[in-house]
Amino acid sequence: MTVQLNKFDNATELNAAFAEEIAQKLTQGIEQNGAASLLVSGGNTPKALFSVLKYKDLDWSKVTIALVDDRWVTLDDPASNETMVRQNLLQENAAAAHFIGMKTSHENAFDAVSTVTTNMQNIQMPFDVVILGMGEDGHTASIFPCCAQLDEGLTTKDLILATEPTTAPHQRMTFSKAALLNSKQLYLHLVGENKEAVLNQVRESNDERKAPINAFLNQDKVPMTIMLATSK
Ligand SMILES: O=C1O[C@H](COP(=O)(O)O)[C@@H](O)[C@H](O)[C@H]1O
Repeated sequence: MTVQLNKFDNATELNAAFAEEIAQKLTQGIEQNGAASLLVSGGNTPKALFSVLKYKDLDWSKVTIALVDDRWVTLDDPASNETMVRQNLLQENAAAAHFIGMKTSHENAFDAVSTVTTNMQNIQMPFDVVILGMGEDGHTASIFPCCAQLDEGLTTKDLILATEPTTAPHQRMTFSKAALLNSKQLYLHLVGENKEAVLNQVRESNDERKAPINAFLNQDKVPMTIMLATSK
């Protein structure tokens, strides 16, 4: 399937257009099924998008939001993706959305997989919108290249797995490749010249084991749009 590239001069323009497109897809989902689902990424890139998206006028009470991945840290830790979503997206109009977090009270992420799987089975699938990010090592969600769980993340039919990257801190919880491809629309959200350079490198390598984002760029199941702004 062709990957569509939407390139913007700056993040402000990107986030305005992207928030509008996401709102339209969620509204369409609600019209068609009475409810809609949105999976978002963590890290820093989504914060500015969320600051626009949270004001969109749609029936957020019919939207379920979850993360594509989280770091296995407590909610008071600045590395928590859940806390970032609570502070930046689940505010204003979007405060009415239903959020399902990944972090449980289990000390070890690997012990929490079945609980998180059960919780996530409550989300309407296929997901209406999935927004992926990409790390500078080509990881996406928490499917990392340098990780004992790389093959599992790329091949399991399970919804959820725990991972422990060797090149980044914290155990993680993540949706699998198969789960993320059970969606109506995938986006890859990238801001900055570095991310553009990494994107060009990973597309050249064309190897999902070296750069797991390739698993989503090279597939023929779900439409994929790259939303890229070269400057912040
Ligand atoms: O660790 C993670 O990193 C990626 C990329 O984050 P960014 O700060 O470079 O935007 C993110 O997509 C993922 O959700 C997160 O857990």
